[in-house]
Amino acid sequence: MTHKPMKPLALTMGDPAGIGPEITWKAWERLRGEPDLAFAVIAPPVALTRVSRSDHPIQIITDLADVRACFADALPVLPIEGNAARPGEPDPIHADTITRSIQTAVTLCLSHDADAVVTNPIAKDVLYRAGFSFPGHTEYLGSLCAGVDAPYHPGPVMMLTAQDLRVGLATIHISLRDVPQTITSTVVMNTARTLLGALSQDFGIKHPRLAVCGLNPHAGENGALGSEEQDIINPVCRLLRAEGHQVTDALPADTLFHAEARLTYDGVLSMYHDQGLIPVKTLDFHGGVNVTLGLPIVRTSPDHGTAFGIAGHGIARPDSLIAALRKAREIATHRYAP
Ligand SMILES: NC(=O)C1=CN([C@@H]2O[C@H](COP(=O)(O)OP(=O)(O)OC[C@H]3O[C@@H](n4cnc5c(N)ncnc54)[C@H](O)[C@@H]3O)[C@@H](O)[C@H]2O)C=CC1
Ligand SMILES: NCC(=O)COP(=O)(O)O
Repeated sequence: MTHKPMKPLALTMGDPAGIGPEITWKAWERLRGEPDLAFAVIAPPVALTRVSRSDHPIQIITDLADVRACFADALPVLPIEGNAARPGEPDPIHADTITRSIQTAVTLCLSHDADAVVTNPIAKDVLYRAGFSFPGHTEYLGSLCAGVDAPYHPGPVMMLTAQDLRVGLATIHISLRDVPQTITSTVVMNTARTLLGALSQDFGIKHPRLAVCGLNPHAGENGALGSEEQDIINPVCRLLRAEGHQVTDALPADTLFHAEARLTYDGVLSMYHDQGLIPVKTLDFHGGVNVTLGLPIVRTSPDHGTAFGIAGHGIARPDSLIAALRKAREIATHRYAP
């Protein structure tokens, strides 16, 4: 392992018309006394100064090696070209700056100048209108890392985590009507393997216990309410158990997330976006973190979106971004510890 931990975290700008700039400042104010969480924002300085206060300066840096030294006194900004945005007024004109911020953060991680990418929220539809062809960060990061020669690189899997709950998704940003045909043995197997590997490598759980959600109500009720459990999911679970993994068969998702149930596993494999995200965001919306598993870089994000409705009002909470920064450091420490 050539990479040593305790490089700064690379924070992307997100949509500048959303709450990203505001929660970035608030997170910096709360974390400036914690050098291990030192981060630099990759953004046009004007996107930050618009929401800054006079007693809180930014520090323009050109090298991430300078971040730790200034982090206690100023918000470090790695500048890129771009304009300020009006809070609450998203505009596809910012798409190029938004994606360049993400690309730069990934490059810095791949070159080991940063320990992790932490992303501020983007609004997918605003980027789509500018021609962005990826459903979200997760798929875009997968593409930016494609072809990278790394020992750990099974591909992007979305995980949402809050408190003791960690949920990985077999399908992500697709229409609900497309979910059943996308749930193939290969998809379930690959996602389960990535999730088991990440629970062990990135979360420090040596022998993780994985609970698997069914797709249908009551996990199909023995085939009466759908056959995906019997035909696709359970055979994969049996194969994984035969390899020595602790994996359940498909279980009814509606009874899998209450407090007692959560004591019985370390992670959940969920079949589709809302099945997995609703429990996490209900349990702890402001403490939830989105983690991309299976990449050669560490990436986390707040669980929430751009919240255009409250951008510029001064009321956005930085808690989930702070949790994402902490989780990024935690994962990087697990992954890169000698
Ligand atoms: N990681 C990412 O980039 C994510 C991006 N999104 C994008 O965000 C956009 C808006 O999505 P929504 O479904 O409206 O979800 P949202 O999370 O932006 O907002 C949902 C509700 O929570 C509130 N809220 C969100 N974050 C908050 C915070 N930090 N403090 C206080 N209140 C907060 C909002 O005001 C709103 O009432 C969409 O275009 C979506 O694509 C959504 C989730 C994650
Ligand atoms: N609902 C989670 C979400 O949309 C975040 O997606 P991504 O941009 O992290 O891929």
